[in-house]
Amino acid sequence: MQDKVWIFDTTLRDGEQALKASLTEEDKIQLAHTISRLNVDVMEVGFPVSSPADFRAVQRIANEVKGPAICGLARAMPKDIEACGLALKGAQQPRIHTFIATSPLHLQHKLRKSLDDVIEMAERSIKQALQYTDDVEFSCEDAGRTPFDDLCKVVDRAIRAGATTINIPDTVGYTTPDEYAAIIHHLRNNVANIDKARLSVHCHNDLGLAVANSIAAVQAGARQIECTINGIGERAGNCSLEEVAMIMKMRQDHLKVHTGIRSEEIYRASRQVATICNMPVQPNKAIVGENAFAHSSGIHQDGVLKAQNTYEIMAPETVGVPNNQLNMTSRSGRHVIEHRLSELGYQAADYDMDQLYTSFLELADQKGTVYDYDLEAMIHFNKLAEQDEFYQLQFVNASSNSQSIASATVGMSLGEELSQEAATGNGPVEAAFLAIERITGHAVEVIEYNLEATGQGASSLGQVNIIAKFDGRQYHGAGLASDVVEASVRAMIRVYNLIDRARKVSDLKQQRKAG
Ligand SMILES: CC(=O)SCCNC(=O)CCNC(=O)[C@H](O)C(C)(C)COP(=O)(O)OP(=O)(O)OC[C@H]1O[C@@H](n2cnc3c(N)ncnc32)[C@H](O)[C@@H]1OP(=O)(O)O
Ligand SMILES: CC(C)C(=O)C(=O)O
Ligand SMILES: [Mg+2]
Repeated sequence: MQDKVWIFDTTLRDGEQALKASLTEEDKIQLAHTISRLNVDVMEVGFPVSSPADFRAVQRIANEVKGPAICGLARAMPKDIEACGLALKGAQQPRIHTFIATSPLHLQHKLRKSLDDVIEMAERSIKQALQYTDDVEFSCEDAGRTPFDDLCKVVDRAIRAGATTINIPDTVGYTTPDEYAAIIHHLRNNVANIDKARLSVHCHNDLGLAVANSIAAVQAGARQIECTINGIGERAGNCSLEEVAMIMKMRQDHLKVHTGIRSEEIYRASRQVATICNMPVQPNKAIVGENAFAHSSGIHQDGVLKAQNTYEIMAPETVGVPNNQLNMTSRSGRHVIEHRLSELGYQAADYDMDQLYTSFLELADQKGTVYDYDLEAMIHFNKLAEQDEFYQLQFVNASSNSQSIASATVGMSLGEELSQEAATGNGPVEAAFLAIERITGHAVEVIEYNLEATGQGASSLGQVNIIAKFDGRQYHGAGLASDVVEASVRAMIRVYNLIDRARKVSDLKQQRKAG
């Protein structure tokens, strides 16, 4: 029977310490429900003494969220423990987590206390916490820089005082995996009562080693990992929950441990944390980044099409990502194009691959990603036709100020015909998009809107990139202008022109079928 490693999520406590604006009570409740769906064992949700709002948030989560143990953080101080105990009163399984630093640096400069003073404070706090719950965790802050002998002494006394979990934080992300594993080994071999408590680890990512250190500690016998979704947390962040959970799932053969995490809930949780915390995930982030299951180069795409596990060690659905992505770029090869076209209903006889691939590379070099509608246009117009665009911008006139509703008037030609419409909106861009919608007679769903300044200083141009969805398909439009509303309108008109072209392509397809 393999050992279970407990997952202690601290997104709502250590994770929150990294945010520019603290989470509201409602944000915390929403995230707490999401985190509990991951089936974590413990959820640290705040620091009740720190503010009345955090006290209320911890209290509400303790009352409302069932499943994991609900934990609050407290310094080794009576008022902190009391606030924590009161806030957690409604929890089915309350855990009080109390901590104090043990490294010489923190003792001398921050706490200005001796090791013995700190041990006494820890003992008093653990005993006080036990009046509220029998589940008490104690952390030796900055354990990573604490001498072994001191650490053993503190841990021994904390367990004797009644702590049921002992946490060994690498608070400043200083240790390397072998050093960190050695600390865990040393404690297991030199603290007589160590088996009376669960040994936990809490790693920070200052040198990018939080995940590696946590796994090394598990290999050395630790049985709880403290971590956060997307790895958010103080400074460079904490150990990332999704990474350690998936390492232990995918490499159970090697590590011989398991967790209770429901991995299919990971992606949803990651997206929600990124949105609510306003901390976007980097595209190349393991497990949850936009590119984690995307393949862009021809050799990889060919491999994945032949056998998915050639370049994917786990299926995207395992972590709740709906599907992998095969991006068509100038690094793509013929196999992926053929595959995509067959998904779109084309057979090899419908096109000349050599000719198509030449046009494809030309276009991909120009614009980066080639979309379905580009591929179809290349087939039907042989090469991407620089045909006259049906919709042309004549003018855009927008106004907005802090006191009134934004409005815009847009004038466009539709072939020979001229048309203009006005609309109001939350901002001038939205108003202009609504005016375009009225002119064209159909609405698109904007999935991504990206505005960047191109150039330097005040003479920069605004470049707008839009990804919009119409009739189940995505279209990409780009617009460049000194005025950001005009750049947005140009990008949107490009989208409408691509939709128009896709429609013409579809008519041609129908005619070919009929003929
Ligand atoms: C490694 C970590 O992540 S620890 C958790 C960090 N999280 C936070 O700090 C977020 C919440 N913090 C807060 O809201 C505030 O800092 C509070 C309410 C806790 C304290 O606020 P203040 O009383 O104004 O103190 P301040 O934060 O300026 O200084 C911290 C004090 O706590 C002491 N202290 C620090 N850690 C501990 C501890 N574990 N046990 C006891 N005392 C401690 C410091 O020595 C300092 O004491 P001093 O005033 O005697 O010098
Ligand atoms: C409070 C403790 C566990 C902490 O966050 C740290 O040491 O990093
Ligand atoms: Mg921390």
